[in-house]
Amino acid sequence: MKNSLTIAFIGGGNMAGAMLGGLLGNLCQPQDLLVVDPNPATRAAWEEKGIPTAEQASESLSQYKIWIYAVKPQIMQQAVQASRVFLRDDTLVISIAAGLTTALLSDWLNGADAARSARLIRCMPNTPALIRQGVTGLYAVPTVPEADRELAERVLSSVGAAVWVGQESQLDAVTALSGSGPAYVFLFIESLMAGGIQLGLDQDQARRLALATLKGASLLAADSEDSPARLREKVTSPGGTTAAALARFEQGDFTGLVQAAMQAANDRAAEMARESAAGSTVTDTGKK
Ligand SMILES: NC(=O)C1=CN([C@@H]2O[C@H](COP(=O)(O)OP(=O)(O)OC[C@H]3O[C@@H](n4cnc5c(N)ncnc54)[C@H](OP(=O)(O)O)[C@@H]3O)[C@@H](O)[C@H]2O)C=CC1
Ligand SMILES: O=C(O)[C@@H]1CCC=N1
Repeated sequence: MKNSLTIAFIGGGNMAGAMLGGLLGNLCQPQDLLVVDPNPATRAAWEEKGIPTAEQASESLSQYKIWIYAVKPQIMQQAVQASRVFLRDDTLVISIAAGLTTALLSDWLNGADAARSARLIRCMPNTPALIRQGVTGLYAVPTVPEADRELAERVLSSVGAAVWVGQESQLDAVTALSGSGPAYVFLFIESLMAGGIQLGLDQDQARRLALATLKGASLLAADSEDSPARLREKVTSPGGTTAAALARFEQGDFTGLVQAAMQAANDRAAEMARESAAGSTVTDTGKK
């Protein structure tokens, strides 16, 4: 085992890329990291940053204290079963997959060695991790030692905020809020820009105004002692322009629409877990 904090990513796509971007030069140096990914273009991108890569799981994985599984949920069983033979007793395993439960992941990790209990933490990060402005929800199975919980929190805190949840099912809510949330915000930015252009602004003006508004309002809401509702009221002059716009939002049940969208994300996470459980086969290859 190497001495410094070492992390292997199994799956080096979008989310791993965002996390690696935030970790590099911060908590880790390139040589502390490993990316296992069958995609040659993905590996080439990480190699350009000086990060060692591998096409598939191999003995070298056992040198890394933390493994972060960052593959699509549909690929997870295959990725876990191809790598678990290299798992050490003190390896901290983190899954960032939406929906997949620790019960399912433990089954795949342990194979026939059912009595074994991996140090397993599930977390739900988001892509602003790339600029260290992410937020991650974390859940640890009860057997994970305190030192490993602290380690996971240190890693995820290095790319943004970290919020623990006490019940695993709450991770689906985290997914629906902050995991998928950046996409909702980007959609809102796109919508503001389209609205501004329709009203006569050019693309650049609309973009700058939309981004500065989102940033300024978010920072104000985070800094202020006023609630978001009170801050909204302070913008809304009676009989003014904001009141006219908000009435139109209300007519379209904006709040209800957001809640329904989040419910759909939450339900899809649970559904992905059911789909994976239905296709699950536990075939043992043992452990080293
Ligand atoms: N994107 C996001 O905002 C967030 C994603 N997540 C979770 O992160 C996980 C990854 O998502 P995302 O990064 O978007 O997905 P990507 O498809 O961008 O990345 C997954 C990577 O894994 C590679 N891969 C495929 N099979 C294997 C294998 N057997 N072993 C190792 N790597 C493999 C893929 O290669 P190839 O391209 O060739 O298939 C791809 O490069 C998902 O489980 C998702 O739920 C969590 C929070 C936020
Ligand atoms: O869309 C997805 O399934 C993943 C999980 C959260 C963000 N992206």
